[in-house]
Amino acid sequence: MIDFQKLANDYGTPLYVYDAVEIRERIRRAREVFKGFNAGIVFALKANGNPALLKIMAQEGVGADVVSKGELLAAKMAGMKTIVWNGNGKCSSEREHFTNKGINYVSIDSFEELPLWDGVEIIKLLRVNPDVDARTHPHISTGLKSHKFGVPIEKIDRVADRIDGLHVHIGSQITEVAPFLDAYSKVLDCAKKYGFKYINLGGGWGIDYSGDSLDIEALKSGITALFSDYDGKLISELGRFIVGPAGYLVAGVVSVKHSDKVFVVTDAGMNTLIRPVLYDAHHRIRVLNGTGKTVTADVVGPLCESGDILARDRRLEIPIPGSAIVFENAGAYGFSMASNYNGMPLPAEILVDGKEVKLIRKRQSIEELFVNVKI
Ligand SMILES: Cc1ncc(COP(=O)(O)O)c(C=O)c1O
Ligand SMILES: N[C@@H](CCCC[NH3+])C(=O)O
Repeated sequence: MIDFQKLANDYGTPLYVYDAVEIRERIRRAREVFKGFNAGIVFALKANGNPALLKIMAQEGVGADVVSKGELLAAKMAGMKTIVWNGNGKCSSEREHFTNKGINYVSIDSFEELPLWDGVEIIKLLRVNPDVDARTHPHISTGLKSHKFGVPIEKIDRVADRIDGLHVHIGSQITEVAPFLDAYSKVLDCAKKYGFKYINLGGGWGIDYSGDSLDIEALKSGITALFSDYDGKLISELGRFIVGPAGYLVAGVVSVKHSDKVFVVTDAGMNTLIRPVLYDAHHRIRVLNGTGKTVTADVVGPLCESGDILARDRRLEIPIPGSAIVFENAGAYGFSMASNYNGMPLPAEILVDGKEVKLIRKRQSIEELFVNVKI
């Protein structure tokens, strides 16, 4: 059991805390899904790019899905071997940088991008859009024709001889198996038709934020049946599934305000965890030190925005100011989407590995907010 209050006392709040044991366990569970296949896992760094966490993954043989030079540097710092370069806006000035760093795969997002890779020694995957509804939040759904990603799967005929394989990613936090299998079967049919030896299945496995989560066993059965006679290589590109439940946000309670509603004000806000305001996301919370009295309250941040709400209308024990509240499932798209809004420094990050506790990112200082400024 992680002693969050002690960590809050020792390192201050807001604080992100990660559990190394849980990360390893989740990698093991992901591998289990592809047992018997020629398959590899790459981690989508957009979910969390702290090199200390990536190092754990590298030690487990996990590669990287990167979309920027920054993510590539983090992956290299961590010793990640297999690298996939993704993105719909790769700049031509970046291409040399990436290829010189020895990346293995590129996911090509458009017919316009394809010729830029002619003659380059790299495994070329074409991202296809299967027009499948992932039935997730519209902001994180990517597999419909109206979305900006990939090329229509039915139109690849004219370029099939210039690529090595296909990439599909229909969205994130998907909790039903059917959309995955629908998309995978379209891609598999296409791969068989043209004899492609590589299929990147993307990520998107949904975790349990508030009751619903992807049935991993059912996904495994579906994949096993679908790909039983495919002899190429499968790549799985997971983010949230690996780090989401392994991370926590620890927020300090600043005050409890009794107004028309009860507001629990914390030192973490939408600058620290933007998911609740951006996607109406639900993160379960734990009050570590309460008064014994239960109320319905909004847990809010300190920013000058009415939308700065981390948890809405929750039944909770009124916390004691100065104690801490823990937000669960904060390991993915938590720190990586944090900002300096309202002049707030980025939080510190801690890694707990059994009995070992390590500071893996110092809290940003207010002076560091201005290092690039000239007046
Ligand atoms: C191309 C691509 N691959 C993989 C991922 C990882 O997704 P997730 O964190 O849902 O597993 C994303 C983000 O949704 C993505 O855009
Ligand atoms: N940022 C989103 C996920 C986006 C995935 C990007 N492809 C979230 O927090 O849920």
